[in-house]
Amino acid sequence: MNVFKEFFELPAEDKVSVYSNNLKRPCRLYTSSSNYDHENVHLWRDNLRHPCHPLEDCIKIWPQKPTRYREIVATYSIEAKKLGLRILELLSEGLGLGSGFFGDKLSESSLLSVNHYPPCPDPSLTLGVSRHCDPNLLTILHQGDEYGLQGFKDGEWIGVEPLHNAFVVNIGHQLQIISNNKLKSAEHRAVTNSRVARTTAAFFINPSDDCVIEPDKSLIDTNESPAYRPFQFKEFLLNYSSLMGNPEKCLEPFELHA
Ligand SMILES: O=C(O)CCC(=O)C(=O)O
Ligand SMILES: [Fe+2]
Repeated sequence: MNVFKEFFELPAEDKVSVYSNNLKRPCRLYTSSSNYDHENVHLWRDNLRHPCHPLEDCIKIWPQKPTRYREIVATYSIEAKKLGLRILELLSEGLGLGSGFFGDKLSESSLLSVNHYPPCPDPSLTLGVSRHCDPNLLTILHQGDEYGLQGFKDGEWIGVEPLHNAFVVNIGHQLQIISNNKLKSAEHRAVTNSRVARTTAAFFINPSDDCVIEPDKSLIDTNESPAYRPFQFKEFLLNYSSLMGNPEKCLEPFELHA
């Protein structure tokens, strides 16, 4: 995590080359959300994000400072991907799907999203990240040593205790869809605090843009019908960003009602 903290501590002139509000720039640093003009609550955070696959191509667009950034983050992204694939393999075994089910296109792409929440003078007026479920297949989140992540359960926001060197694993919307709602993606958000800066790193395992997502036939019980229509992952992402991840609405266009 240190290299991420070091990145955000760099003077502005060292970060300006990656700063951009252009959503099409694959590697970018920005403040608040991608939707600053339309968001209801401005977010108290900076976010650095970039793709990690294929590594040889992506690494060339990653930040060049701190000087160790590329080397450390390359190793981190390889290990996070390995861990994610191992968890997906166990989930596929648990669901009764064949070995390698989540390999290839379903988990081809990956994105690293690093959040930096500076101390906030009045945390009651803002959020770190608004309520959402992750749009991807699986997230490997390192939340550092500070509280801030909350999950929504039984009508309440519950703090997720930061455990030193532990990851939080989030089921994304795509895993919920493929499993025909057998696995549920967890709604979460991040709050800020007035004491210390908090830096977190979310490694998103994503399907490739053109990958077709649909409930797997073997997971639709005989008394059930598919809960979602087939779609390409890029269609989901477009809709997700236009709805700013609203967890009530972002599945709607893909739902089938029996
Ligand atoms: O910073 C956190 O604890 C959560 C971040 C998050 O949910 C995300 O980046 O999707
Ligand atoms: Fe998230």
